[in-house]
Amino acid sequence: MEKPSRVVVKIGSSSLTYENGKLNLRRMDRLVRVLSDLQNSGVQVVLVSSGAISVGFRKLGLPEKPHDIPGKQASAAVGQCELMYTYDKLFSEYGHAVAQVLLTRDVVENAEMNENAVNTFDTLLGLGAIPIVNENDTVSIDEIKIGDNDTLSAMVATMVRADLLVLMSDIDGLYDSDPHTNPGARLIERVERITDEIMALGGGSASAVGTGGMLTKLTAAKTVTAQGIDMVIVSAENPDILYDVLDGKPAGTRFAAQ
Ligand SMILES: Nc1ncnc2c1ncn2[C@@H]1O[C@H](COP(=O)(O)OP(=O)(O)O)[C@@H](O)[C@H]1O
Ligand SMILES: N[C@@H](CCC(=O)OP(=O)(O)O)C(=O)O
Repeated sequence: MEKPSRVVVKIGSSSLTYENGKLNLRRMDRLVRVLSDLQNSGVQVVLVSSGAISVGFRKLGLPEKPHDIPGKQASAAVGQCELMYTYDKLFSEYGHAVAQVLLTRDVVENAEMNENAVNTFDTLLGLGAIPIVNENDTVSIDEIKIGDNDTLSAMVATMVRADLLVLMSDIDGLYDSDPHTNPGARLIERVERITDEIMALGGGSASAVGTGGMLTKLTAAKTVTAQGIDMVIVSAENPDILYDVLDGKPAGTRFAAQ
């Protein structure tokens, strides 16, 4: 297997923050160090980062993640600042420039906006910057809402013509049933084709801060593998696992490009 040269890495809210919504700085620092190192080795990296709502509701002093859309949007607007501030600080320590890219569904659906976004990504990557992507939650109402960052990362991987999409989660891959409800569940290491049986394994999220659960990850896998892009789900617990993923070594669940 050839080493991927352009990679999209997505990290979920539950992996970036503690249950109380505050940032897991040790995790973030390790992730940033590995991504910086991969970039140094010549791999172009795009990071799709969730966490804005979780960080924001906490900072606003709300007791829990809001359930209403305006509450989520306000939390995201506050949290996105802290997220980017922290990423900028950490990536700067390793000598890398980061760029904030906020997208909505209509960007992919509108040819002109899509081309503008693709050109921006290509230019940033060509200049050695690391684009950090999230949904533009302030303007994301139902019709233009992507809703979860698994779907957003599949969109981004397609836009930047990535070789590989890596979803880093609170779970180390796809199991034959949800391990949080079935302790006997077994890890599936490789999926050659995303059949209806595979799709049926996708349950919801068990965490207080995650959205989408496994189903949105499987839908993302369906989208990108159809575009010839491999996808891997791994645990975010130890970001060093990204080295194995890029070397094509067994790690988490790999969905083979079609
Ligand atoms: N078949 C399955 N295999 C693994 N995890 C599953 C499965 N079905 C449902 N899940 C749930 O999906 C969760 C991961 O999704 P989510 O909480 O949205 O994480 P993230 O914030 O990383 O996107 C797991 O923790 C697990 O509870
Ligand atoms: N735009 C939202 C993304 C929410 C989301 O998809 O979260 P997750 O399921 O943890 O990847 C945020 O930053 O909070």
